[in-house]
Amino acid sequence: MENILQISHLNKSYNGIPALKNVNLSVRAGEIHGLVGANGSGKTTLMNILFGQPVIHETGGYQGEIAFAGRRIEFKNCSQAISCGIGMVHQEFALIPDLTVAENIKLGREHTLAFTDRLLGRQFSYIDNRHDRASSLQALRKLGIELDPDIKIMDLSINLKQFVEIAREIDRTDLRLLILDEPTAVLSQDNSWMLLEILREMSGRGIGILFISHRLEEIQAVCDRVSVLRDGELVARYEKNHIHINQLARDMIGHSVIKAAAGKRKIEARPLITFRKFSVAMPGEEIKNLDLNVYEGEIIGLTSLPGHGKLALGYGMMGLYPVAGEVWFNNERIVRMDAMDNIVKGIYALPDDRQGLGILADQSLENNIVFTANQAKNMFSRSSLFPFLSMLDHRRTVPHVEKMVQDFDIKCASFKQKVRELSGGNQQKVCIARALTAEPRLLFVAEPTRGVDISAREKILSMLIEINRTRNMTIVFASSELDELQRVCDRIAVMVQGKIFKILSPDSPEVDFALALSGETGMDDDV
Ligand SMILES: Nc1ncnc2c1ncn2[C@@H]1O[C@H](COP(=O)(O)OP(=O)(O)OP(=O)(O)O)[C@@H](O)[C@H]1O
Repeated sequence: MENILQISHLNKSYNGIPALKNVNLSVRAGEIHGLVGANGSGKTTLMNILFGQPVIHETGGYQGEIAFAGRRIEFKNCSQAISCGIGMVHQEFALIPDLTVAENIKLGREHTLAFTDRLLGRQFSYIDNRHDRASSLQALRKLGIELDPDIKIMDLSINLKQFVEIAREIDRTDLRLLILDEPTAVLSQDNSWMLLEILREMSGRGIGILFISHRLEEIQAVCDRVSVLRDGELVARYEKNHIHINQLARDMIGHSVIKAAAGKRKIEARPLITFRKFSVAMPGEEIKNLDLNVYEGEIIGLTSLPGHGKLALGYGMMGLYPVAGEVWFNNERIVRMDAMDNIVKGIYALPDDRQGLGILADQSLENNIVFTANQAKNMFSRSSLFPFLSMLDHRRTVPHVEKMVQDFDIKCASFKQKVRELSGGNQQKVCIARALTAEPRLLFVAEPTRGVDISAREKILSMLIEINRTRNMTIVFASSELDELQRVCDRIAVMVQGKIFKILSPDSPEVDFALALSGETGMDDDV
């Protein structure tokens, strides 16, 4: 097979700090080439260079040579890459919030009416909305998704946005190279496998695919070759039959990973928070009349198929969508849902959309970690006669931030570095560090390991278990990763159509979870 992409001696630095060091990599036409590496190892930087993302030139460009279909290229913007037949599914979505699903999928490739084409010319012609809606629906259905093409992107949950981003690329007919930066991080297992099937089918048509994922089992299942990046250097490459997950993990991290697991225990049924007929009007992820008791000191898992409500509980507690019904916390009714009021009460909700809601992108790492704890509880301020003049006490923030950076292995140039400049996985870790810093009594956390590497994933899970055990922090852990919930939780609530369908013990057989997720009653007894 000929090489569609050839990268030679690629180097890239940000403010003098190397992110890619002498990288040589090729992708053949019709090949699925995996790219793996720990958080901050340079994967997104490489993709951004290939796709002509402006951030690369804004930060001083790169050195080295890239050839695409035999021609040397140096894209200054994404349109140049697109017009050559390169597509990209971004880790941080590149969708226009104000436009609809169909408008985003067809953007720049709208079908126009033949009649007005002839009359006005293609440039001024009318868009054939019926055609565009139908072909958008078709692309989404390939992914197993039924979604109203007229919904605006801003009203979609993060996993539905991911579907739209992928559908936009698979709808293209001129693709020669498709780059996917962690496309499955927000998808359910079923949807991920569906996507992998589509990638196989696309590669069968001669399209080269460069596929980044932290889910090594996907890499093993679908890739013809895989390259491993470590600290910006390509340290290993394997052919299909020689791809082994443990070896990849060792190449990425430099050591083996120990899986986190909490021991089984009996939790007293003393409710800390009670939901009665609780509803959250979050589009695409609605909760309807949910009844649930969360017991003091437990870790309770929430899982569901996409769109069945597991993510909405945290958003509801932040007051981000209209809620109805009753919530009782510590025997007191919460009358008004407000994120800051709740944090002061001891309830912290960490949503899955951390890009949109979790980080203060232009603030330093230090400010991000201590901000909420300080706002709500004044935990890091210097004492002052005039509270409005009080400033951060760096003698207290620095050791705390140091510990968090160490505990979560956050890769950063300094504590003053803007969070925007951290890699996606490291931004995730900052959000979790911020939540833990506020020392809530009750933590709602959604998809905490999304986008983090295998080593960080285990660190985050261990950290949740540790704070639960040592500080008696009650945790509501919403996730699509059943394996993680089973290792960490005391009980796992399965939601179907916005309600609790069944509460299972973590060691219930897989089949009971599968049945419950699809709304079928199995033989297993509830917890
Ligand atoms: N705009 C930027 N300014 C400064 N440094 C940056 C910028 N973008 C990335 N970096 C740094 O470059 C390094 C590589 O980051 P990159 O996002 O490419 O990693 P990654 O392998 O994609 O990580 P992840 O798996 O977490 O997404 C990191 O140390 C990151 O902090």
